[in-house]
Amino acid sequence: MRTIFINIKELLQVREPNVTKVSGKEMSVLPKIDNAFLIIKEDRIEDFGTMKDCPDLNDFNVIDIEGKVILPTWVDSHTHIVYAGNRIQEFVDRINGLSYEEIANRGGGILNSAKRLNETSEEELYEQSKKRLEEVIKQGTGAIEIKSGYGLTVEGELKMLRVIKRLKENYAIPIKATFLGAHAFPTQFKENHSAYIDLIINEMLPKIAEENLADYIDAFLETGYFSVEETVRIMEAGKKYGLIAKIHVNQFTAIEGIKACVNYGARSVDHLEIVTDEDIEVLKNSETMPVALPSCSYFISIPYTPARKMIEAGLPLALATDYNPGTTPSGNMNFVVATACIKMKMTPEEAVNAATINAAFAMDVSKEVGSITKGKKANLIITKPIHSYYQIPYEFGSNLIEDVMINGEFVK
Ligand SMILES: N=CN[C@@H](CCC(=O)O)C(=O)O
Ligand SMILES: [Zn+2]
Repeated sequence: MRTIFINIKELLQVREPNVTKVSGKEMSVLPKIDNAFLIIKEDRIEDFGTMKDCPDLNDFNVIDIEGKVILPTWVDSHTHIVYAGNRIQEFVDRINGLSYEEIANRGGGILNSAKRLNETSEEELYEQSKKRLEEVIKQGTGAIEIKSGYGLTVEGELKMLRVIKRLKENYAIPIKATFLGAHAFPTQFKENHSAYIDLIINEMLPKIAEENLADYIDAFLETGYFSVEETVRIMEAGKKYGLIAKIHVNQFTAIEGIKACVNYGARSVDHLEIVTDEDIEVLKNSETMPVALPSCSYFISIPYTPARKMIEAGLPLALATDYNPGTTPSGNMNFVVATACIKMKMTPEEAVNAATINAAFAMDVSKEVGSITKGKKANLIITKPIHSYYQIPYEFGSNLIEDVMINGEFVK
């Protein structure tokens, strides 16, 4: 039997199927229907409209949600939720004055997580990771990208990607896997970068391709991590296996990395805390989605992505969590949306567009999710009774979600 939601206070992000992203001024428009109905048939959105056009209710399982808002689930296009243990001590070290860079230089940071991961069994890693996935689904995430990058050995990277594969098989939301072998140089390759890149290209990539474990390829393009030239080698190698690039870039420094990513047809460039006018010009003429990660800026006290400047230049922008043990131990997209409004001065319309339709573009799931569109998956957030959706970023510390629906079924 079909389900119909009636008396929906606001039905948000109502789009035609041809809209796959919004840029510049378009981002300030969030199409919505007030006092709406929404029909779900099996796992899909069948129809919607205003209550005055509501069909006869006899044929439906009717859910009256007066006073509540429905929006598409969040799309989190950048996470590292498969990791082992935590980095709580580094959090305290930062409070006591050490910087992210100083901690990394002392063998902490990514290498610390890599050590833990390589000591952890695949089964245990799966158990830890699935808890995080279940938590973020309850917080309204209905599609997610997950990266490797805490293995940094052939076995460690494969272990992470196999865990992501199991998550894909066992959970109903769209999941994309990204191979991030180029996340940091292991200690033994510190003085011999090309040998580690050879390992990635000649050992890791062929095995990953053989088991079909990745959808994308990533690298941490940053001063002290992977140079532009090294990242180009990685992107080129990935391309041979059909892996499109999604690159960590401009987190701490701008070294013309964005230009290289755009030249290689990257699907997205992520972080962008430091952005130059030249970077904006390069992005303007591209199909590469810029992705901001405001929870990371919040947690490690670095600048926020200059969203206003980018949107006013006509660019699109997506938002994601960056959920990881070092810079962002949170996968809460509601907090990301609120922080984008509060700290990056994005309007609620822009922030919701960035966390749904544009985020879906950043991980190639626009056909399935990211808007309320006939034929798309019934992946929905149903709020508690609220004044308007503006309350979501306004009450940034409250949980305003009453229910999450994935493929037409309520998440328990
Ligand atoms: N910046 C690179 N990678 C992760 C953090 C890695 C870590 O510190 O574990 C990020 O996106 O913030
Ligand atoms: Zn990241």
